[in-house]
Amino acid sequence: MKGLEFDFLKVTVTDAVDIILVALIIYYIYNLIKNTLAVNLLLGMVIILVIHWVVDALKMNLLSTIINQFMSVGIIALIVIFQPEIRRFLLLIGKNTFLQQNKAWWGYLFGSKNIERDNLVRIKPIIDACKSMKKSRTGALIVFVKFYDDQLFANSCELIDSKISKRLLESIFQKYSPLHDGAVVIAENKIKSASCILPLTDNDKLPPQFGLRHRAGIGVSETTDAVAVIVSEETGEIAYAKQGRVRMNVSFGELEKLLNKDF
Ligand SMILES: Nc1ncnc2c1ncn2[C@@H]1O[C@H](COP(=O)(O)OP(=O)(O)OP(=O)(O)O)[C@@H](O)[C@H]1O
Repeated sequence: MKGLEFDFLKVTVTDAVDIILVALIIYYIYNLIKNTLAVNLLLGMVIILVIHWVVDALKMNLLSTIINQFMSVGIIALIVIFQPEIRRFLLLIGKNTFLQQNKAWWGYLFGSKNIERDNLVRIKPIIDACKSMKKSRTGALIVFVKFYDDQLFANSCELIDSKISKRLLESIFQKYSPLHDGAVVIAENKIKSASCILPLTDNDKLPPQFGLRHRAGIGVSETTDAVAVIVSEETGEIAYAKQGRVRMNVSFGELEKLLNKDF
């Protein structure tokens, strides 16, 4: 095929299509892993790759050999490290034989309008439930994950798979509800499960008033890409955990912004 021809470079139409496809793949991968721990891992890999090129160009043989050895097992390491993302990606493809079945695809393909509208619909009932639980001093732990991993939550959770609703959240966390102990997991626009037992953080620098609910919220955000909203039964204060760090006394305005960004 004919294309552009410069003195030093010849770009065919196939090359242009090739570049556009690669750009699209990079964009979708970025969308899939943004706001997850995988971004940091990917950055680490890119840095090693750049160092490898520099070391090679400078002919630093010893360092180059070491990095080469490291990179020869790189593909296996990549599969191991990104196993959850690869799994989710394949699950996502498998679940959506027809594109219409999952509107998230349209969001990925045609921008964020649908996503923004969905965000309003799903965030408002959560904020309203938190307001009411803060008022009534009802303890709550709500975990948000991008993709629901059956394996991770299989052991302890009670499957719910329901539309997100304020009254449902309030009922779950109400003191006498059989499901009030543990966390609610929200994913893919639904309340997926309740009464989930999460991994506890062993961070010893947390404020002394943080008990098991807070530790579970922080714990799950350390080991997965989940974020957690914690309503304290004692004080009614709202805390927000992400990547192992916790923000205390979060206002409802802040909460809305944080959830809009992360969820
Ligand atoms: N591993 C866990 N995973 C999920 N939830 C848990 C876990 N362990 C405890 N919880 C929840 O935390 C509740 C106990 O909270 P605890 O009083 O220790 O928390 P806290 O962080 O001090 O918060 P609060 O301010 O609400 O008292 C339990 O009733 C249970 O619902």
